[in-house]
Amino acid sequence: MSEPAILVAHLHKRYGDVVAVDDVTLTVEPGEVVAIVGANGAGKTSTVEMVAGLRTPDRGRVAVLGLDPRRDRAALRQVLGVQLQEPYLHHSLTVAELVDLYRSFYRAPRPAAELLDVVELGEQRGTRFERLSGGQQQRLSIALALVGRPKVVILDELTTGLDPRARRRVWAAIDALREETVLLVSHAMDEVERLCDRVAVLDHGRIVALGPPAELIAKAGASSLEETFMALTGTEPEEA
Ligand SMILES: Nc1ncnc2c1ncn2[C@@H]1O[C@H](COP(=O)(O)OP(=O)(O)OP(=O)(O)O)[C@@H](O)[C@H]1O
Repeated sequence: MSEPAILVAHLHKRYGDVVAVDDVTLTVEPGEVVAIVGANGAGKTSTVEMVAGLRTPDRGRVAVLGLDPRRDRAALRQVLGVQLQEPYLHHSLTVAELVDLYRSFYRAPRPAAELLDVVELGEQRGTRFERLSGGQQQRLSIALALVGRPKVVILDELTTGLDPRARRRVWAAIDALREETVLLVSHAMDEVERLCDRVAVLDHGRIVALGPPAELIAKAGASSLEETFMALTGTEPEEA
């Protein structure tokens, strides 16, 4: 067996009295697309941010391509792409400036034109980030995650807030990632069924189901992933 691309073992995180991540164990194999789903506050963002080295676990182990996200930060940056949320980005820079800035972080970045093509933002090259629509900002953050030709990509809230056409464009961009390993957070069960090889359902910080969408649906005796999600967590995905 080859080493998993992402290894998460017995991960724990608490904030004061709140246990956000409670003994989460998950591996993602090279080339796999895996989703983490769960209601609000289930611990999804905490989990992926620990994988990305943006938060420190209380206990447990994380390895990305054999690297420790905190100890091997510089090496990890060359192989990991993270879709950062909007507050992290410089609002007064244009699309082209942001892409160039991110390209400067990598030894062999993707060409700017190719990146903007993937997310269909070529026409917005000269637009400041703060002037982009929510969907355009989201697509730019996905493009920025792909700048360094990462082997592993982490995408949080993949298409939240996007209109149906923009969602399909983002899906096509993810489909185009053939070799990359992808760990994504999503609230949209149709998206998860469409894009992901496996899905982990988090509930109150614990994984309550893990497997291919079709398998989880069959096991729950449900007719869709949405129904499966409701049966497992007692909440609607829309509340998530
Ligand atoms: N920095 C923090 N300080 C205190 N509590 C936090 C912090 N970050 C997250 N939490 C709490 O930890 C729990 C898990 O939060 P997390 O953001 O990981 O969940 P999530 O599943 O991503 O939720 P959402 O769907 O709302 O984004 C929640 O109860 C949240 O309020």
